[in-house]
Amino acid sequence: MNIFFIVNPVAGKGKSKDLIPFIESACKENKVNYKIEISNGEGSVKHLAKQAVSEGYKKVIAVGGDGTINEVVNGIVGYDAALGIIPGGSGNDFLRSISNNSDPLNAIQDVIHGTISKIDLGLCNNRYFINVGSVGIDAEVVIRTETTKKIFSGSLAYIAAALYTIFTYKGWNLRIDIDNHIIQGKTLLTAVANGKYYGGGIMPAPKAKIDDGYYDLCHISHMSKLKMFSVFPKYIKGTHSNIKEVTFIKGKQINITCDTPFAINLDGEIMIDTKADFSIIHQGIDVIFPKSK
Ligand SMILES: Nc1ncnc2c1ncn2[C@@H]1O[C@H](COP(=O)(O)OP(=O)(O)OP(=O)(O)O)[C@@H](O)[C@H]1O
Repeated sequence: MNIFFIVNPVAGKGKSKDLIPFIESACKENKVNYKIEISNGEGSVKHLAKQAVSEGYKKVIAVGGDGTINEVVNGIVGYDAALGIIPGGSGNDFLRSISNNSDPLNAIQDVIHGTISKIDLGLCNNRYFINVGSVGIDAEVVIRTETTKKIFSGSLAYIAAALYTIFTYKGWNLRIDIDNHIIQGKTLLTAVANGKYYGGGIMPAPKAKIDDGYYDLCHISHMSKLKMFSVFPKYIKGTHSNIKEVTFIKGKQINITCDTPFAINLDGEIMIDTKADFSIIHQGIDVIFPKSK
């Protein structure tokens, strides 16, 4: 099998690049035909993924974090190619939904020897995503994380960004239509989850499954800043279900609107719009799982 690796040199503050010699030696040992390309800016990963499928590669590997994965997904969707993941990012959250092992050296073996299964694919407006979409305070945290990731690594970058955003967050008046069930009002956040984890291990929707054909939506209505501080640790651990402002609901078609443009987070990438129209494509993408799955 031919494998195309796309390395994001800025993911995880540069740690993806260090994996290249290990990828090369594993491919040589296993007699795999491979190509390694390094992305050179935003959008470059998607471009390289399109190049991979047009050259006939059936496995396209994101060597980076969730932003790198998102671009690979948007490059290979609709083609007969499977997504593989070698974690080299800061959070590497999507990988947590498909593997118990976050060691990149194990992941190299997994993308060579693993098994391919279909999982659900998210679509919001005109962008595909694979893990979690969200609006509200956490989309603003993602924007802030761009700065904190330069100072802290891993979960610390997200926690620092979250604490800062809690102090400054004003709330958005949203109308959320989940398969014709309407939620309306001032919103702290709404997470639309395919995968279970985001933001460096946070569990917005602990029951989310990547292959059940549904999104798990977690909506939290606005609350006092004091209460936000008490809810935040529960939200991280996924133990927020009995808080009165929290609603969980499963859905396939979710339309979120607001009078003013708001930030939409898709796998850690931000878009700004006055609407977020989510639909789910059941078994929409092939993913390489560790062989033990
Ligand atoms: N050469 C490059 N220079 C600058 N940005 C790049 C380059 N190649 C890719 N990118 C962008 O880097 C961004 C961050 O990548 P990614 O999310 O994979 O890393 P991370 O933020 O460290 O990890 P995580 O999302 O798991 O926390 C993506 O938005 C991608 O478009």
